[in-house]
Amino acid sequence: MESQRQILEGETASDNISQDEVLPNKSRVTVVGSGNWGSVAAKLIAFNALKLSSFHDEVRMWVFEETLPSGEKLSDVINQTNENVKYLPGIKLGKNVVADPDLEHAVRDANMLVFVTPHQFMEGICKRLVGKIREDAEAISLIKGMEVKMEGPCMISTLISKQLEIDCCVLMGANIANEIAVEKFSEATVGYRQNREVAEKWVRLFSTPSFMVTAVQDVEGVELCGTLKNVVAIAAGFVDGLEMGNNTKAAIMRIGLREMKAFSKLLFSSVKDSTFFESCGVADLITTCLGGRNRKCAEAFARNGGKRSFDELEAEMLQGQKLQGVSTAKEVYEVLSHRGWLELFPLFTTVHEICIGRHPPSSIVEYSEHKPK
Ligand SMILES: NC(=O)c1ccc[n+]([C@@H]2O[C@H](COP(=O)([O-])OP(=O)(O)OC[C@H]3O[C@@H](n4cnc5c(N)ncnc54)[C@H](O)[C@@H]3O)[C@@H](O)[C@H]2O)c1
Ligand SMILES: O=P(O)(O)OC[C@H](O)CO
Repeated sequence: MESQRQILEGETASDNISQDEVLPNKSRVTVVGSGNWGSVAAKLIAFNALKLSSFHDEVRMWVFEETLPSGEKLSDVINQTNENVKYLPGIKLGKNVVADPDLEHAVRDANMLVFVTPHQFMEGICKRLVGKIREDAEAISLIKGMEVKMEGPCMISTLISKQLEIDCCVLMGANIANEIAVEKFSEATVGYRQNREVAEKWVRLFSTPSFMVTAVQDVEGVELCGTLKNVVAIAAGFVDGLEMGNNTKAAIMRIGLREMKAFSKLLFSSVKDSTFFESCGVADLITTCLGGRNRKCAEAFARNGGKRSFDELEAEMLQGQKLQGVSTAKEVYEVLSHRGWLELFPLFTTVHEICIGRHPPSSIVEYSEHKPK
Protein backbone atom coordinates (compact mmCIF):
# COMPACT_ATOMS: atom_id res chain seq x y z
CA MET A 1 0.00 0.00 0.00
CA GLU A 2 1.12 3.51 -0.74
CA SER A 3 2.50 5.05 2.45
CA GLN A 4 1.82 8.35 4.18
CA ARG A 5 5.53 9.06 3.65
CA GLN A 6 5.19 8.81 -0.13
CA ILE A 7 2.24 11.15 -0.03
CA LEU A 8 3.95 13.63 2.29
CA GLU A 9 7.08 13.60 0.14
CA GLY A 10 5.04 14.55 -2.88
CA GLU A 11 4.84 11.31 -4.82
CA THR A 12 1.24 11.28 -5.98
CA ALA A 13 -0.84 8.13 -6.06
CA SER A 14 -1.12 8.40 -9.83
CA ASP A 15 2.64 7.73 -10.06
CA ASN A 16 2.15 4.35 -8.44
CA ILE A 17 0.61 2.29 -11.21
CA SER A 18 1.31 -1.12 -9.71
CA GLN A 19 -1.05 -0.78 -6.74
CA ASP A 20 -4.12 -2.17 -8.52
CA GLU A 21 -2.22 -5.22 -9.67
CA VAL A 22 -1.23 -5.99 -6.10
CA LEU A 23 -4.60 -5.23 -4.46
CA PRO A 24 -7.33 -5.51 -7.09
CA ASN A 25 -10.23 -5.47 -4.59
CA LYS A 26 -9.68 -2.00 -3.24
CA SER A 27 -12.44 0.50 -3.96
CA ARG A 28 -11.55 3.38 -6.21
CA VAL A 29 -13.32 6.67 -5.60
CA THR A 30 -14.03 9.50 -8.02
CA VAL A 31 -15.62 12.77 -6.98
CA VAL A 32 -17.68 14.25 -9.81
CA GLY A 33 -17.57 17.97 -9.05
CA SER A 34 -15.01 20.35 -7.59
CA GLY A 35 -16.84 23.41 -6.30
CA ASN A 36 -16.78 24.53 -2.68
CA TRP A 37 -18.38 21.40 -1.20
CA GLY A 38 -17.00 19.11 -3.91
CA SER A 39 -13.46 20.10 -2.93
CA VAL A 40 -14.12 19.57 0.77
CA ALA A 41 -15.70 16.19 0.03
CA ALA A 42 -12.55 15.23 -1.88
CA LYS A 43 -10.44 16.32 1.10
CA LEU A 44 -12.45 14.18 3.57
CA ILE A 45 -12.33 11.17 1.26
CA ALA A 46 -8.62 11.63 0.57
CA PHE A 47 -7.90 11.53 4.31
CA ASN A 48 -9.79 8.23 4.68
CA ALA A 49 -8.51 6.71 1.45
CA LEU A 50 -5.00 6.91 2.89
CA LYS A 51 -6.04 5.62 6.29
CA LEU A 52 -8.34 2.72 5.36
CA SER A 53 -6.96 -0.31 3.57
CA SER A 54 -10.21 -1.02 1.71
CA PHE A 55 -9.82 2.09 -0.46
CA HIS A 56 -7.29 2.85 -3.15
CA ASP A 57 -5.14 5.80 -2.08
CA GLU A 58 -5.77 7.92 -5.14
CA VAL A 59 -8.96 9.99 -5.22
CA ARG A 60 -9.82 11.39 -8.63
CA MET A 61 -11.79 14.64 -8.79
CA TRP A 62 -13.50 15.72 -12.00
CA VAL A 63 -13.00 19.44 -12.60
CA PHE A 64 -15.30 21.45 -14.86
CA GLU A 65 -12.36 23.09 -16.56
CA GLU A 66 -11.92 26.83 -16.58
CA THR A 67 -9.14 29.28 -17.28
CA LEU A 68 -8.06 31.37 -14.30
CA PRO A 69 -7.24 35.11 -14.63
CA SER A 70 -3.54 34.06 -14.64
CA GLY A 71 -4.17 32.19 -17.90
CA GLU A 72 -3.58 28.80 -16.23
CA LYS A 73 -6.08 25.92 -16.25
CA LEU A 74 -7.80 25.31 -12.92
CA SER A 75 -7.10 21.55 -13.00
CA ASP A 76 -3.37 22.16 -13.61
CA VAL A 77 -3.20 24.57 -10.69
CA ILE A 78 -5.01 22.11 -8.40
CA ASN A 79 -2.53 19.37 -9.33
CA GLN A 80 0.48 21.67 -8.90
CA THR A 81 -0.59 23.32 -5.62
CA ASN A 82 -2.91 20.65 -4.18
CA GLU A 83 -5.40 23.45 -3.61
CA ASN A 84 -8.59 24.49 -5.39
CA VAL A 85 -7.56 28.13 -5.61
CA LYS A 86 -10.91 29.24 -6.99
CA TYR A 87 -13.52 27.34 -4.97
CA LEU A 88 -11.65 26.47 -1.75
CA PRO A 89 -8.60 28.74 -1.49
CA GLY A 90 -6.16 28.24 1.35
CA ILE A 91 -6.98 24.55 1.99
CA LYS A 92 -4.76 21.61 1.01
CA LEU A 93 -6.85 18.79 -0.40
CA GLY A 94 -4.39 15.94 0.22
CA LYS A 95 -1.68 14.96 -2.24
CA ASN A 96 -3.64 11.86 -3.21
CA VAL A 97 -6.34 14.02 -4.86
CA VAL A 98 -5.84 14.11 -8.63
CA ALA A 99 -7.79 16.75 -10.55
CA ASP A 100 -9.00 15.47 -13.92
CA PRO A 101 -10.80 17.70 -16.46
CA ASP A 102 -11.86 14.71 -18.61
CA LEU A 103 -15.17 13.44 -17.22
CA GLU A 104 -15.12 10.04 -18.89
CA HIS A 105 -11.51 9.44 -17.95
CA ALA A 106 -12.15 10.54 -14.36
CA VAL A 107 -14.91 7.96 -13.77
CA ARG A 108 -13.52 5.12 -15.89
CA ASP A 109 -11.82 3.09 -13.14
CA ALA A 110 -13.97 4.06 -10.17
CA ASN A 111 -16.45 1.79 -8.46
CA MET A 112 -17.50 4.48 -5.97
CA LEU A 113 -18.84 7.66 -7.58
CA VAL A 114 -19.51 10.74 -5.46
CA PHE A 115 -21.70 13.28 -7.26
CA VAL A 116 -21.41 16.83 -6.00
CA THR A 117 -22.17 19.51 -8.60
CA PRO A 118 -24.89 22.16 -8.62
CA HIS A 119 -28.09 20.26 -9.42
CA GLN A 120 -28.84 22.04 -12.69
CA PHE A 121 -25.81 20.40 -14.36
CA MET A 122 -26.57 16.81 -13.40
CA GLU A 123 -28.88 15.87 -16.23
CA GLY A 124 -26.19 16.75 -18.80
CA ILE A 125 -23.48 15.02 -16.77
CA CYS A 126 -25.53 11.81 -16.48
CA LYS A 127 -26.17 11.79 -20.23
CA ARG A 128 -22.43 11.99 -20.84
CA LEU A 129 -21.78 9.13 -18.44
CA VAL A 130 -24.21 6.56 -19.86
CA GLY A 131 -22.18 3.48 -20.80
CA LYS A 132 -18.94 5.02 -19.50
CA ILE A 133 -18.88 3.80 -15.91
CA ARG A 134 -17.88 0.48 -14.39
CA GLU A 135 -20.62 -2.17 -14.22
CA ASP A 136 -20.12 -2.59 -10.48
CA ALA A 137 -20.17 1.15 -9.74
CA GLU A 138 -22.19 2.54 -6.84
CA ALA A 139 -23.03 6.18 -6.29
CA ILE A 140 -23.78 8.73 -3.64
CA SER A 141 -25.21 12.18 -4.25
CA LEU A 142 -24.26 15.18 -2.10
CA ILE A 143 -26.38 17.42 -4.34
CA LYS A 144 -29.18 19.48 -2.82
CA GLY A 145 -31.81 19.93 -5.51
CA MET A 146 -34.29 18.26 -7.82
CA GLU A 147 -35.50 18.24 -11.41
CA VAL A 148 -39.10 18.65 -12.50
CA LYS A 149 -40.12 16.52 -15.47
CA MET A 150 -43.37 16.17 -17.38
CA GLU A 151 -44.21 13.17 -15.22
CA GLY A 152 -43.45 15.00 -11.97
CA PRO A 153 -40.55 15.76 -9.63
CA CYS A 154 -37.39 13.69 -9.91
CA MET A 155 -34.83 13.69 -7.11
CA ILE A 156 -31.19 13.88 -8.23
CA SER A 157 -30.39 10.45 -6.75
CA THR A 158 -33.24 9.01 -8.83
CA LEU A 159 -31.93 10.74 -11.95
CA ILE A 160 -28.50 9.18 -11.32
CA SER A 161 -29.97 5.75 -10.54
CA LYS A 162 -32.23 5.66 -13.57
CA GLN A 163 -29.86 7.10 -16.15
CA LEU A 164 -26.79 5.17 -15.04
CA GLU A 165 -28.62 2.07 -13.74
CA ILE A 166 -26.78 2.08 -10.43
CA ASP A 167 -27.65 2.25 -6.76
CA CYS A 168 -27.47 5.79 -5.37
CA CYS A 169 -27.39 6.81 -1.71
CA VAL A 170 -27.39 10.45 -0.56
CA LEU A 171 -25.37 12.41 1.99
CA MET A 172 -26.91 15.61 3.36
CA GLY A 173 -26.52 17.58 6.57
CA ALA A 174 -25.61 20.80 8.33
CA ASN A 175 -22.53 21.12 6.18
CA ILE A 176 -21.28 24.58 5.38
CA ALA A 177 -18.24 23.50 3.41
CA ASN A 178 -15.79 26.17 4.59
CA GLU A 179 -16.32 25.11 8.22
CA ILE A 180 -15.75 21.42 7.48
CA ALA A 181 -12.64 22.34 5.49
CA VAL A 182 -11.03 23.68 8.68
CA GLU A 183 -12.19 20.63 10.64
CA LYS A 184 -14.83 22.25 12.83
CA PHE A 185 -17.04 19.51 14.28
CA SER A 186 -20.03 18.74 12.03
CA GLU A 187 -22.51 15.93 11.43
CA ALA A 188 -24.10 14.49 8.31
CA THR A 189 -26.72 11.91 7.37
CA VAL A 190 -26.42 9.20 4.74
CA GLY A 191 -29.79 8.16 3.32
CA TYR A 192 -30.05 4.70 1.81
CA ARG A 193 -32.79 2.66 0.21
CA GLN A 194 -32.21 -0.98 1.20
CA ASN A 195 -28.62 -2.02 1.47
CA ARG A 196 -27.27 -1.15 4.92
CA GLU A 197 -23.82 -2.55 4.08
CA VAL A 198 -23.43 -0.18 1.16
CA ALA A 199 -24.55 2.73 3.35
CA GLU A 200 -21.95 1.77 5.95
CA LYS A 201 -19.24 1.79 3.32
CA TRP A 202 -20.20 5.38 2.46
CA VAL A 203 -20.25 6.26 6.16
CA ARG A 204 -16.69 4.90 6.50
CA LEU A 205 -15.54 6.82 3.44
CA PHE A 206 -16.70 10.19 4.82
CA SER A 207 -16.37 9.90 8.62
CA THR A 208 -13.45 11.65 10.30
CA PRO A 209 -12.88 12.59 13.95
CA SER A 210 -14.52 15.97 13.25
CA PHE A 211 -17.16 14.80 10.74
CA MET A 212 -19.68 12.41 12.24
CA VAL A 213 -21.87 10.56 9.76
CA THR A 214 -24.89 8.37 10.51
CA ALA A 215 -27.05 6.34 8.14
CA VAL A 216 -30.85 6.25 7.96
CA GLN A 217 -33.06 4.14 5.71
CA ASP A 218 -34.95 7.01 4.10
CA VAL A 219 -33.28 8.19 0.94
CA GLU A 220 -36.17 10.42 -0.16
CA GLY A 221 -36.61 12.01 3.27
CA VAL A 222 -32.90 12.83 3.58
CA GLU A 223 -32.66 14.22 0.04
CA LEU A 224 -35.85 16.27 0.31
CA CYS A 225 -34.62 17.82 3.57
CA GLY A 226 -31.39 18.92 1.86
CA THR A 227 -33.27 20.21 -1.16
CA LEU A 228 -36.15 22.06 0.48
CA LYS A 229 -34.15 23.79 3.21
CA ASN A 230 -32.62 25.97 0.49
CA VAL A 231 -36.05 27.48 -0.21
CA VAL A 232 -36.51 28.27 3.48
CA ALA A 233 -33.01 29.80 3.52
CA ILE A 234 -34.12 32.28 0.84
CA ALA A 235 -37.07 33.26 3.05
CA ALA A 236 -34.74 33.65 6.06
CA GLY A 237 -32.48 35.89 3.96
CA PHE A 238 -35.43 38.13 3.09
CA VAL A 239 -36.19 38.47 6.81
CA ASP A 240 -32.55 39.42 7.49
CA GLY A 241 -32.49 41.93 4.62
CA LEU A 242 -35.61 43.59 5.96
CA GLU A 243 -34.17 43.57 9.51
CA MET A 244 -37.26 41.89 10.93
CA GLY A 245 -35.40 40.30 13.83
CA ASN A 246 -34.83 36.91 15.38
CA ASN A 247 -38.40 36.04 16.34
CA THR A 248 -39.60 36.53 12.78
CA LYS A 249 -36.71 34.50 11.44
CA ALA A 250 -37.41 31.68 13.89
CA ALA A 251 -41.08 31.74 12.85
CA ILE A 252 -40.12 31.49 9.19
CA MET A 253 -37.80 28.57 9.96
CA ARG A 254 -40.52 26.75 11.93
CA ILE A 255 -43.14 27.26 9.23
CA GLY A 256 -40.58 26.30 6.60
CA LEU A 257 -39.80 23.07 8.43
CA ARG A 258 -43.51 22.29 8.62
CA GLU A 259 -43.82 22.78 4.85
CA MET A 260 -40.69 20.70 4.23
CA LYS A 261 -42.22 17.82 6.14
CA ALA A 262 -45.69 18.13 4.58
CA PHE A 263 -44.31 18.39 1.03
CA SER A 264 -41.95 15.42 1.52
CA LYS A 265 -44.72 13.23 2.89
CA LEU A 266 -47.14 14.17 0.12
CA LEU A 267 -44.54 13.18 -2.47
CA PHE A 268 -43.34 10.03 -0.67
CA SER A 269 -45.52 8.48 2.03
CA SER A 270 -42.46 6.45 3.14
CA VAL A 271 -40.66 9.56 4.47
CA LYS A 272 -40.05 9.18 8.22
CA ASP A 273 -40.74 11.86 10.86
CA SER A 274 -37.48 10.95 12.59
CA THR A 275 -35.46 12.02 9.51
CA PHE A 276 -36.35 15.66 10.23
CA PHE A 277 -34.47 15.38 13.55
CA GLU A 278 -31.26 14.14 11.91
CA SER A 279 -28.46 16.43 10.76
CA CYS A 280 -30.06 16.56 7.30
CA GLY A 281 -33.26 17.99 8.79
CA VAL A 282 -33.53 20.59 11.48
CA ALA A 283 -29.74 21.02 11.85
CA ASP A 284 -29.19 21.80 8.18
CA LEU A 285 -32.16 24.14 8.22
CA ILE A 286 -30.62 26.08 11.12
CA THR A 287 -27.09 26.34 9.71
CA THR A 288 -28.26 27.30 6.25
CA CYS A 289 -30.61 29.98 7.57
CA LEU A 290 -27.78 31.39 9.70
CA GLY A 291 -24.73 31.12 7.48
CA GLY A 292 -25.45 29.84 3.97
CA ARG A 293 -25.01 31.39 0.54
CA ASN A 294 -28.74 31.28 -0.25
CA ARG A 295 -29.46 33.29 2.88
CA LYS A 296 -26.69 35.75 2.08
CA CYS A 297 -27.85 36.51 -1.47
CA ALA A 298 -31.52 36.69 -0.41
CA GLU A 299 -30.56 39.22 2.25
CA ALA A 300 -28.90 41.38 -0.45
CA PHE A 301 -31.95 40.93 -2.70
CA ALA A 302 -34.28 42.23 0.02
CA ARG A 303 -31.95 45.12 0.97
CA ASN A 304 -32.08 46.22 -2.66
CA GLY A 305 -35.90 46.02 -2.64
CA GLY A 306 -35.84 43.22 -5.22
CA LYS A 307 -34.36 45.58 -7.82
CA ARG A 308 -31.21 43.53 -8.46
CA SER A 309 -31.78 40.03 -9.79
CA PHE A 310 -30.54 36.90 -8.07
CA ASP A 311 -28.41 36.10 -11.14
CA GLU A 312 -26.61 39.43 -10.78
CA LEU A 313 -26.17 39.04 -7.01
CA GLU A 314 -24.95 35.44 -7.37
CA ALA A 315 -22.31 36.43 -9.92
CA GLU A 316 -21.14 39.39 -7.83
CA MET A 317 -21.24 37.81 -4.37
CA LEU A 318 -20.30 34.17 -5.02
CA GLN A 319 -17.66 34.39 -7.80
CA GLY A 320 -18.61 31.24 -9.64
CA GLN A 321 -20.31 29.36 -6.80
CA LYS A 322 -23.97 28.61 -7.43
CA LEU A 323 -27.21 29.13 -5.53
CA GLN A 324 -29.65 26.25 -5.42
CA GLY A 325 -32.55 27.86 -3.55
CA VAL A 326 -33.94 30.13 -6.26
CA SER A 327 -34.21 27.40 -8.90
CA THR A 328 -35.48 24.93 -6.29
CA ALA A 329 -38.22 27.41 -5.31
CA LYS A 330 -39.25 27.51 -8.98
CA GLU A 331 -39.19 23.72 -9.27
CA VAL A 332 -41.23 23.30 -6.08
CA TYR A 333 -43.69 25.93 -7.33
CA GLU A 334 -44.17 23.99 -10.58
CA VAL A 335 -45.01 20.84 -8.60
CA LEU A 336 -47.38 22.74 -6.29
CA SER A 337 -49.16 24.48 -9.11
CA HIS A 338 -49.43 21.31 -11.22
CA ARG A 339 -50.95 19.37 -8.32
CA GLY A 340 -53.23 22.18 -7.06
CA TRP A 341 -51.29 22.47 -3.78
CA LEU A 342 -50.23 26.15 -3.88
CA GLU A 343 -52.52 27.19 -1.04
CA LEU A 344 -51.23 24.40 1.17
CA PHE A 345 -47.67 25.79 0.99
CA PRO A 346 -47.84 29.56 1.43
CA LEU A 347 -44.17 29.96 2.35
CA PHE A 348 -42.78 27.97 -0.59
CA THR A 349 -45.23 29.72 -2.93
CA THR A 350 -44.37 33.21 -1.67
CA VAL A 351 -40.61 32.65 -1.89
CA HIS A 352 -40.88 31.90 -5.62
CA GLU A 353 -43.26 34.78 -6.23
CA ILE A 354 -40.85 37.20 -4.53
CA CYS A 355 -37.88 35.78 -6.49
CA ILE A 356 -39.63 36.47 -9.81
CA GLY A 357 -40.70 39.97 -8.75
CA ARG A 358 -44.42 39.28 -8.44
CA HIS A 359 -44.40 40.44 -4.82
CA PRO A 360 -42.03 42.62 -2.74
CA PRO A 361 -39.71 40.86 -0.25
CA SER A 362 -41.86 42.15 2.65
CA SER A 363 -44.68 39.82 1.57
CA ILE A 364 -42.70 36.94 3.11
CA VAL A 365 -44.53 37.59 6.38
CA GLU A 366 -47.90 38.46 4.85
CA TYR A 367 -48.33 34.94 3.50
CA SER A 368 -49.56 33.80 6.94
CA GLU A 369 -52.92 35.42 6.08
CA HIS A 370 -53.29 32.50 3.68
CA LYS A 371 -52.32 29.95 6.31
CA PRO A 372 -53.70 26.52 5.43
CA LYS A 373 -56.68 25.44 7.52
N1 LIG B 1 -20.89 24.72 -0.50
C1 LIG B 1 -21.50 24.18 0.54
O1 LIG B 1 -21.31 24.62 1.68
C2 LIG B 1 -22.40 22.99 0.34
C3 LIG B 1 -22.63 22.16 1.44
C4 LIG B 1 -23.47 21.05 1.29
C5 LIG B 1 -24.04 20.77 0.07
N2 LIG B 1 -23.77 21.60 -0.99
C6 LIG B 1 -24.40 21.22 -2.27
O2 LIG B 1 -23.38 20.65 -3.10
C7 LIG B 1 -23.69 20.87 -4.48
C8 LIG B 1 -22.46 21.43 -5.16
O3 LIG B 1 -22.12 22.65 -4.56
P1 LIG B 1 -20.63 23.20 -4.44
O4 LIG B 1 -20.64 24.11 -3.26
O5 LIG B 1 -19.65 22.10 -4.44
O6 LIG B 1 -20.45 24.01 -5.81
P2 LIG B 1 -20.16 25.58 -5.99
O7 LIG B 1 -21.44 26.31 -5.99
O8 LIG B 1 -19.11 26.03 -5.05
O9 LIG B 1 -19.44 25.66 -7.40
C9 LIG B 1 -20.04 25.63 -8.63
C10 LIG B 1 -19.43 24.48 -9.41
O10 LIG B 1 -20.13 24.32 -10.63
C11 LIG B 1 -19.18 24.09 -11.67
N3 LIG B 1 -19.79 24.40 -12.94
C12 LIG B 1 -20.01 25.62 -13.50
N4 LIG B 1 -20.59 25.47 -14.70
C13 LIG B 1 -20.74 24.13 -14.90
C14 LIG B 1 -21.29 23.34 -15.94
N5 LIG B 1 -21.81 23.88 -17.03
N6 LIG B 1 -21.26 22.00 -15.81
C15 LIG B 1 -20.77 21.40 -14.71
N7 LIG B 1 -20.22 22.11 -13.68
C16 LIG B 1 -20.23 23.45 -13.77
C17 LIG B 1 -18.03 24.96 -11.27
O11 LIG B 1 -16.86 24.57 -11.94
C18 LIG B 1 -17.96 24.70 -9.78
O12 LIG B 1 -17.23 23.53 -9.53
C19 LIG B 1 -24.92 21.78 -4.49
O13 LIG B 1 -26.08 21.03 -4.69
C20 LIG B 1 -24.95 22.37 -3.07
O14 LIG B 1 -26.25 22.70 -2.63
C21 LIG B 1 -22.96 22.67 -0.89
O1 LIG C 1 -24.48 27.90 1.25
P1 LIG C 1 -25.78 27.20 0.93
O2 LIG C 1 -26.97 28.09 1.17
O3 LIG C 1 -25.76 26.60 -0.45
O4 LIG C 1 -25.91 26.01 1.97
C1 LIG C 1 -24.79 25.19 2.18
C2 LIG C 1 -25.15 23.86 2.79
O5 LIG C 1 -26.18 23.23 2.09
C3 LIG C 1 -25.42 23.94 4.25
O6 LIG C 1 -25.56 22.63 4.76
